[in-house]
Amino acid sequence: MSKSGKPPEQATDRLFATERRPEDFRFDASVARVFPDMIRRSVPGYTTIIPMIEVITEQYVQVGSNCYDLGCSLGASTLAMRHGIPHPDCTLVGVDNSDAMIERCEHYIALDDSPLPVTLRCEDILATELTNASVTTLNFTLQFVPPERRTELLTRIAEATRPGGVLILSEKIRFESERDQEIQTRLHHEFKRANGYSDLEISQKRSAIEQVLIPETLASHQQRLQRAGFDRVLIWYQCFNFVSMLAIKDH
Ligand SMILES: Nc1ncnc2c1ncn2[C@@H]1O[C@H](C[S@+](CC[C@H]([NH3+])C(=O)[O-])CC(=O)[O-])[C@@H](O)[C@H]1O
Ligand SMILES: O=C(O)C(=O)Cc1ccccc1
Repeated sequence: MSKSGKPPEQATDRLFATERRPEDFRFDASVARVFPDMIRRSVPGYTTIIPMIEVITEQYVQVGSNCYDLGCSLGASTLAMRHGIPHPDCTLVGVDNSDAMIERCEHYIALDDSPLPVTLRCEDILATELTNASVTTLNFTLQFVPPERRTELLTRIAEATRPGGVLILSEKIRFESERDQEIQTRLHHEFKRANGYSDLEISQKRSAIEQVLIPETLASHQQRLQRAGFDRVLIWYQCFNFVSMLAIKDH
């Protein structure tokens, strides 16, 4: 334990365990309190993707550049980036528009003893300033941005990215084929069940995120990234309907 005190109290996710009135999912204080447990038990591959963000960051970070974690939540991806940045002259910025997330994120950043300073901004990623970027991460955040604003955001990221820089984009995806969609959704739900979620929790959460988390196909993501100004798009991870891409801006 570091000198900065106790970690924020973390709880098991039981938010959807009892019958609730239907309401859209929001990143409020009750979600922030259970978030590490929720995301680990809900997103297949999350616990693999986080340490790989460190590896990818280390490979693409450039001297004197800015690194951004957009939709940083409690800072899991931010800390992975921090550990992958060997240059003391880089700036690492985490952005999230949920006060509850940013408030807790500050504690996690303080508990981590890596020396690189981290700036946290409680801002909309659609409005936050982006410049001189080498590595930018959108780890399961773009899916919450209204689809009609996604091109504008990715174009701003690509324009802010230096030659040789990258965007790490992780998303829940949907499948063109109805049958594939059905199979992958069932496997995702089985993953949740294996992690202790009940049928009621799975179905209530599913309704709560339906209008808020809008998945798109892999083809749409790849085309949009290229139109936005990235030269190469690689899929470096997939588990069921959860994918992580590496979009590279060539020299
Ligand atoms: N327009 C927006 N502006 C700012 N923040 C936003 C916006 N829309 C959503 N968010 C924020 O994006 C985060 C998405 S969670 C990211 C996990 C993290 N990256 C992790 O690696 O642990 C993914 C998930 O819950 O599936 C939430 O904290 C929102 O408040
Ligand atoms: O829980 C789900 O079904 C998901 O698709 C992932 C998720 C994780 C955390 C918040 C919202 C959605």
